[in-house]
Amino acid sequence: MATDSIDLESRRVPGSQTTYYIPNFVTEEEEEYVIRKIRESPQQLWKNLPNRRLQILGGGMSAKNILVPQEFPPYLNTFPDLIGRMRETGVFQSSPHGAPNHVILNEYLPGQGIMPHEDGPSYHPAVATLSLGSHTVFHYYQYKLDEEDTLSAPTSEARGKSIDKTPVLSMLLEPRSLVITTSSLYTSHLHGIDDVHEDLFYQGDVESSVGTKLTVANADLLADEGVKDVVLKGGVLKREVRYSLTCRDVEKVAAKIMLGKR
Ligand SMILES: O=C(O)CCC(=O)C(=O)O
Ligand SMILES: [Fe+2]
Repeated sequence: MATDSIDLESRRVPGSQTTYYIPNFVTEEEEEYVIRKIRESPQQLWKNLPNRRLQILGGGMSAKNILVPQEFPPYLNTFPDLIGRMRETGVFQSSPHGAPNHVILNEYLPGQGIMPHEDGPSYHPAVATLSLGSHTVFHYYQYKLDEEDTLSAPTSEARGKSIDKTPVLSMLLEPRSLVITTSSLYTSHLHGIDDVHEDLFYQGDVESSVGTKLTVANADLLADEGVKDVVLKGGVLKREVRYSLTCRDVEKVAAKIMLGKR
Protein backbone atom coordinates (compact mmCIF):
# COMPACT_ATOMS: atom_id res chain seq x y z
CA MET A 1 0.00 0.00 0.00
CA ALA A 2 1.30 3.47 -0.86
CA THR A 3 1.20 4.90 2.62
CA ASP A 4 2.47 8.33 1.54
CA SER A 5 -0.96 8.89 0.05
CA ILE A 6 -2.75 8.24 3.35
CA ASP A 7 -5.09 10.99 4.41
CA LEU A 8 -4.79 10.53 8.16
CA GLU A 9 -7.67 12.80 9.06
CA SER A 10 -10.11 10.54 7.21
CA ARG A 11 -8.85 7.61 9.34
CA ARG A 12 -9.38 9.32 12.68
CA VAL A 13 -11.35 7.10 15.06
CA PRO A 14 -14.59 8.89 16.05
CA GLY A 15 -14.62 9.69 19.75
CA SER A 16 -10.85 10.12 19.87
CA GLN A 17 -8.75 13.18 19.21
CA THR A 18 -5.69 11.60 17.68
CA THR A 19 -6.17 7.88 17.20
CA TYR A 20 -6.07 6.69 13.59
CA TYR A 21 -7.15 3.36 12.14
CA ILE A 22 -5.60 2.26 8.83
CA PRO A 23 -6.97 -1.04 7.50
CA ASN A 24 -4.93 -3.11 5.03
CA PHE A 25 -1.66 -1.47 6.01
CA VAL A 26 -0.03 -4.63 4.59
CA THR A 27 -1.30 -7.01 1.90
CA GLU A 28 -2.37 -10.60 2.58
CA GLU A 29 0.86 -11.83 0.95
CA GLU A 30 2.97 -9.56 3.17
CA GLU A 31 1.00 -10.66 6.23
CA GLU A 32 1.61 -14.32 5.40
CA TYR A 33 5.32 -13.65 4.79
CA VAL A 34 5.83 -11.76 8.08
CA ILE A 35 3.94 -14.42 10.07
CA ARG A 36 6.17 -17.09 8.49
CA LYS A 37 9.31 -15.12 9.45
CA ILE A 38 8.00 -14.71 13.00
CA ARG A 39 7.28 -18.43 13.28
CA GLU A 40 10.74 -19.28 11.90
CA SER A 41 12.50 -17.00 14.39
CA PRO A 42 14.72 -18.65 17.04
CA GLN A 43 12.75 -20.09 19.95
CA GLN A 44 15.00 -18.34 22.47
CA LEU A 45 13.73 -14.93 21.32
CA TRP A 46 10.35 -15.71 22.86
CA LYS A 47 9.56 -14.76 26.41
CA ASN A 48 6.71 -16.88 27.76
CA LEU A 49 4.11 -15.17 29.91
CA PRO A 50 1.08 -16.81 31.52
CA ASN A 51 -1.39 -15.48 28.94
CA ARG A 52 0.72 -14.74 25.82
CA ARG A 53 4.32 -14.81 24.62
CA LEU A 54 6.39 -11.94 23.31
CA GLN A 55 9.63 -10.85 21.66
CA ILE A 56 11.33 -7.52 22.27
CA LEU A 57 12.86 -6.27 19.01
CA GLY A 58 15.30 -3.40 18.47
CA GLY A 59 17.10 -3.87 21.80
CA GLY A 60 16.49 -4.02 25.53
CA MET A 61 15.59 -1.15 27.83
CA SER A 62 17.96 -0.23 30.63
CA ALA A 63 16.68 0.63 34.09
CA LYS A 64 16.92 4.33 33.17
CA ASN A 65 14.68 3.89 30.12
CA ILE A 66 17.60 3.95 27.70
CA LEU A 67 17.39 1.68 24.66
CA VAL A 68 20.42 -0.57 24.23
CA PRO A 69 20.03 -1.01 20.46
CA GLN A 70 20.11 -4.26 18.51
CA GLU A 71 19.46 -5.03 14.86
CA PHE A 72 15.85 -5.37 13.81
CA PRO A 73 14.87 -8.58 12.00
CA PRO A 74 14.78 -7.83 8.21
CA TYR A 75 10.97 -7.98 7.99
CA LEU A 76 10.87 -4.80 10.07
CA ASN A 77 13.34 -2.60 8.18
CA THR A 78 14.25 -4.30 4.89
CA PHE A 79 11.36 -6.29 3.47
CA PRO A 80 8.48 -5.55 3.63
CA ASP A 81 10.00 -2.66 5.62
CA LEU A 82 7.16 -2.16 8.07
CA ILE A 83 9.12 0.54 9.90
CA GLY A 84 9.77 2.51 6.69
CA ARG A 85 6.09 2.37 5.93
CA MET A 86 5.22 3.67 9.39
CA ARG A 87 7.66 6.56 8.83
CA GLU A 88 5.76 7.42 5.65
CA THR A 89 2.49 7.89 7.53
CA GLY A 90 4.02 11.08 8.95
CA VAL A 91 2.88 10.42 12.51
CA PHE A 92 6.44 9.89 13.75
CA GLN A 93 7.61 13.19 12.24
CA SER A 94 7.83 14.88 15.62
CA SER A 95 9.19 11.83 17.41
CA PRO A 96 12.91 11.76 18.35
CA HIS A 97 14.17 9.67 15.38
CA GLY A 98 11.26 10.10 12.96
CA ALA A 99 10.44 6.38 13.02
CA PRO A 100 10.01 3.59 15.56
CA ASN A 101 13.22 2.05 16.93
CA HIS A 102 11.64 -0.40 19.39
CA VAL A 103 8.98 -3.04 18.84
CA ILE A 104 7.14 -5.45 21.10
CA LEU A 105 5.88 -8.49 19.22
CA ASN A 106 3.07 -10.31 21.03
CA GLU A 107 1.53 -13.64 20.14
CA TYR A 108 -1.99 -14.39 21.43
CA LEU A 109 -3.72 -17.72 21.02
CA PRO A 110 -7.54 -17.68 20.93
CA GLY A 111 -8.65 -17.16 24.54
CA GLN A 112 -5.59 -15.11 25.46
CA GLY A 113 -5.50 -11.36 26.10
CA ILE A 114 -3.76 -8.66 28.08
CA MET A 115 -5.02 -7.09 31.31
CA PRO A 116 -5.61 -3.33 31.35
CA HIS A 117 -2.20 -1.69 31.81
CA GLU A 118 -0.11 1.36 31.00
CA ASP A 119 3.02 1.14 28.88
CA GLY A 120 4.90 3.92 30.64
CA PRO A 121 6.35 7.29 29.70
CA SER A 122 8.62 6.14 26.84
CA TYR A 123 5.57 5.60 24.64
CA HIS A 124 5.39 9.19 23.53
CA PRO A 125 4.48 10.92 21.24
CA ALA A 126 3.26 8.11 18.97
CA VAL A 127 2.61 4.37 19.14
CA ALA A 128 1.67 2.26 16.13
CA THR A 129 0.29 -1.28 16.43
CA LEU A 130 0.09 -3.64 13.48
CA SER A 131 -2.22 -6.66 13.85
CA LEU A 132 -1.52 -9.86 11.88
CA GLY A 133 -3.35 -13.19 11.65
CA SER A 134 -6.53 -12.32 13.53
CA HIS A 135 -8.82 -9.50 14.54
CA THR A 136 -9.05 -8.46 18.17
CA VAL A 137 -11.04 -6.00 20.25
CA PHE A 138 -8.90 -3.38 21.94
CA HIS A 139 -10.18 -1.29 24.87
CA TYR A 140 -8.95 1.93 26.50
CA TYR A 141 -9.78 2.39 30.17
CA GLN A 142 -9.50 5.22 32.63
CA TYR A 143 -8.78 5.28 36.34
CA LYS A 144 -11.66 5.80 38.68
CA LEU A 145 -11.86 8.03 41.67
CA ASP A 146 -14.50 6.12 43.62
CA GLU A 147 -14.30 2.42 44.40
CA GLU A 148 -17.46 1.11 42.71
CA ASP A 149 -17.45 -0.93 39.48
CA THR A 150 -13.74 -1.33 39.26
CA LEU A 151 -11.26 -3.86 37.99
CA SER A 152 -8.14 -4.52 40.01
CA ALA A 153 -5.07 -2.80 38.62
CA PRO A 154 -2.26 -5.30 38.10
CA THR A 155 0.69 -3.10 37.19
CA SER A 156 2.96 -1.49 39.74
CA GLU A 157 2.32 2.07 38.54
CA ALA A 158 -1.41 1.38 38.72
CA ARG A 159 -1.39 -0.29 42.13
CA GLY A 160 -3.58 1.48 44.61
CA LYS A 161 -5.68 3.07 41.86
CA SER A 162 -8.82 1.44 40.56
CA ILE A 163 -9.94 1.20 36.98
CA ASP A 164 -13.37 2.03 35.59
CA LYS A 165 -14.50 -1.30 34.14
CA THR A 166 -16.38 0.40 31.30
CA PRO A 167 -13.86 1.31 28.60
CA VAL A 168 -13.72 4.89 27.34
CA LEU A 169 -13.10 3.67 23.78
CA SER A 170 -13.24 0.25 22.10
CA MET A 171 -11.98 -0.63 18.64
CA LEU A 172 -12.10 -3.71 16.44
CA LEU A 173 -8.64 -4.23 14.97
CA GLU A 174 -8.79 -6.18 11.71
CA PRO A 175 -5.85 -8.36 10.70
CA ARG A 176 -3.36 -6.29 8.62
CA SER A 177 -4.57 -3.03 10.18
CA LEU A 178 -2.42 -0.37 11.81
CA VAL A 179 -3.71 1.68 14.71
CA ILE A 180 -1.79 4.79 15.64
CA THR A 181 -2.26 6.69 18.88
CA THR A 182 -0.61 10.02 19.50
CA SER A 183 -2.64 11.28 22.39
CA SER A 184 -3.16 11.01 26.09
CA LEU A 185 -5.43 8.06 25.32
CA TYR A 186 -2.25 6.01 25.32
CA THR A 187 -0.15 7.81 27.89
CA SER A 188 -2.70 8.65 30.57
CA HIS A 189 -5.16 5.80 30.05
CA LEU A 190 -4.84 2.05 30.29
CA HIS A 191 -5.41 -0.40 27.47
CA GLY A 192 -6.27 -4.07 27.36
CA ILE A 193 -7.69 -7.02 25.41
CA ASP A 194 -10.24 -9.47 26.88
CA ASP A 195 -9.09 -13.10 27.00
CA VAL A 196 -11.96 -14.57 24.96
CA HIS A 197 -12.22 -17.09 22.11
CA GLU A 198 -14.75 -15.06 20.16
CA ASP A 199 -16.28 -11.60 20.10
CA LEU A 200 -20.04 -10.98 20.05
CA PHE A 201 -21.51 -8.02 18.19
CA TYR A 202 -24.93 -6.35 18.31
CA GLN A 203 -25.71 -3.59 15.82
CA GLY A 204 -22.48 -1.68 16.15
CA ASP A 205 -21.73 -2.75 19.72
CA VAL A 206 -19.39 -5.39 21.07
CA GLU A 207 -20.08 -7.33 24.27
CA SER A 208 -17.35 -6.93 26.86
CA SER A 209 -16.23 -9.73 29.16
CA VAL A 210 -18.22 -8.15 32.00
CA GLY A 211 -21.38 -8.28 29.87
CA THR A 212 -21.74 -4.61 28.96
CA LYS A 213 -22.24 -3.50 25.37
CA LEU A 214 -19.70 -1.09 23.99
CA THR A 215 -19.75 0.92 20.78
CA VAL A 216 -17.17 -0.17 18.22
CA ALA A 217 -15.69 3.30 17.69
CA ASN A 218 -14.05 2.50 14.34
CA ALA A 219 -17.01 0.58 12.81
CA ASP A 220 -17.27 2.96 9.84
CA LEU A 221 -13.54 2.65 9.12
CA LEU A 222 -13.52 -1.15 8.80
CA ALA A 223 -12.35 -2.44 5.41
CA ASP A 224 -13.61 -6.03 5.26
CA GLU A 225 -17.27 -5.88 4.21
CA GLY A 226 -17.99 -9.25 5.85
CA VAL A 227 -16.53 -8.10 9.16
CA LYS A 228 -18.32 -4.76 8.93
CA ASP A 229 -21.59 -6.59 8.34
CA VAL A 230 -21.10 -8.71 11.46
CA VAL A 231 -20.28 -5.63 13.54
CA LEU A 232 -23.21 -3.56 12.25
CA LYS A 233 -25.88 -6.26 12.00
CA GLY A 234 -24.73 -8.59 14.77
CA GLY A 235 -22.90 -11.89 14.94
CA VAL A 236 -19.73 -13.58 16.14
CA LEU A 237 -16.09 -13.28 15.09
CA LYS A 238 -13.86 -16.13 16.23
CA ARG A 239 -10.35 -15.19 17.26
CA GLU A 240 -7.42 -16.90 15.53
CA VAL A 241 -3.74 -16.67 16.51
CA ARG A 242 -2.90 -12.97 16.48
CA TYR A 243 0.48 -11.28 16.27
CA SER A 244 0.73 -7.64 17.25
CA LEU A 245 3.72 -5.41 16.64
CA THR A 246 3.62 -2.41 18.98
CA CYS A 247 6.11 0.09 17.60
CA ARG A 248 7.49 3.21 19.24
CA ASP A 249 10.39 5.61 19.09
CA VAL A 250 12.47 5.53 22.28
CA GLU A 251 14.11 8.89 22.82
CA LYS A 252 17.28 7.86 24.64
CA VAL A 253 19.49 5.37 22.84
CA ALA A 254 22.83 4.10 24.16
CA ALA A 255 25.82 4.41 21.80
CA LYS A 256 26.60 1.20 19.90
CA ILE A 257 29.73 -0.51 21.19
CA MET A 258 32.23 -1.00 18.34
CA LEU A 259 33.75 -4.47 18.45
CA GLY A 260 36.97 -5.53 16.73
CA LYS A 261 40.24 -3.80 15.79
CA ARG A 262 40.44 -0.34 14.35
O1 LIG B 1 -1.51 -6.69 21.32
C1 LIG B 1 -1.78 -5.51 21.40
O2 LIG B 1 -2.33 -4.89 20.48
C2 LIG B 1 -1.44 -4.73 22.65
C3 LIG B 1 -0.12 -5.08 23.21
C4 LIG B 1 0.26 -4.24 24.40
O3 LIG B 1 -0.52 -3.51 24.93
C5 LIG B 1 1.63 -4.31 24.94
O4 LIG B 1 2.44 -5.11 24.45
O5 LIG B 1 1.94 -3.54 25.86
FE1 LIG C 1 0.50 -2.11 26.22
